[in-house]
Amino acid sequence: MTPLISISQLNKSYGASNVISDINLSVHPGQILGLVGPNGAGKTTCLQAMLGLVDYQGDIDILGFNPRKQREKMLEQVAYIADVAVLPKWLKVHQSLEYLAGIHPRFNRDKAIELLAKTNIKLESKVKHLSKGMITQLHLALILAIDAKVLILDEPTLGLDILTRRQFYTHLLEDFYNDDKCIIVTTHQIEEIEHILTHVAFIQAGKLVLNESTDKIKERFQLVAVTHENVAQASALKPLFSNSLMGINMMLFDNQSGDDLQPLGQVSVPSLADIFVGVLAKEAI
Ligand SMILES: Nc1ncnc2c1ncn2[C@@H]1O[C@H](COP(=O)(O)OP(=O)(O)OP(=O)(O)O)[C@@H](O)[C@H]1O
Repeated sequence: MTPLISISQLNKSYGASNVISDINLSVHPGQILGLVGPNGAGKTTCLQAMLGLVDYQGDIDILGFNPRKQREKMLEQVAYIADVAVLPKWLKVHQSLEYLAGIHPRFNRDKAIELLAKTNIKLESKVKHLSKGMITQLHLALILAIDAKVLILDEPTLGLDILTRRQFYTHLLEDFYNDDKCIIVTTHQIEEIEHILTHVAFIQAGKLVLNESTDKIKERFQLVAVTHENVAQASALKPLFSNSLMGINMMLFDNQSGDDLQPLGQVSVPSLADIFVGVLAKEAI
């Protein structure tokens, strides 16, 4: 299957500092990829390079387009939500729909109205009278109403309350996603999106330190509540991290056989947040 996004040997520096180093990444139709990393890891820079907003070294191919050289054509099929929503304050909501309908060939005005009907936003309201969260919701409705093959979301739910954040991801699956499309999403609230991700890429200091399907990740990593008498034996198996809480030692293992782990304590599937902490701690050594 041809990937929708293909990135090879991506490098980006600002002055003397290299903020992206040798990133290789492919995203296929049907994939929802979470790009996860600590502050300053290079997530936004990576997305900006993919959108042709900054120059870079290496190759990026999105739907057969070069983001720097064919940006306009590419953006007909790529929708993007930046972490800062910028809509003019004087604009009325219905005017924003008309504006987008005028400039974007794949914008579906009826779909945007349908999405807005699920919020408290009135078509007659001015942007300056909407709350911060409502502005973000409006922005999301506009973007989700674009029939794009590739959707790039940079911290899309920043500033939204927990209910609205959950609604957003539900709408994303119900109203946007299908097997022909792909989504890349960055967020710090990994626990809120892990159930929708098909793939995860961890980025640290500009490098990809893990790039796997969520199915593989669940096979690969195991969390063990190690009983007191087995701590020394478990530590010898070199866990990615070990955390002692109320007398229970939680240890995270990568690629360790179940036969070795079962006798040490109760084995469970770790959350992506646990794996993130473990992988980053290992890389930092
Ligand atoms: N225009 C710029 N000029 C110089 N350095 C920059 C510029 N933009 C980003 N950087 C640097 O590049 C690095 C990566 O920044 P980036 O915004 O991509 O990180 P991020 O992973 O998105 O972080 P966060 O989660 O905090 O949003 C940081 O060290 C940042 O200071």
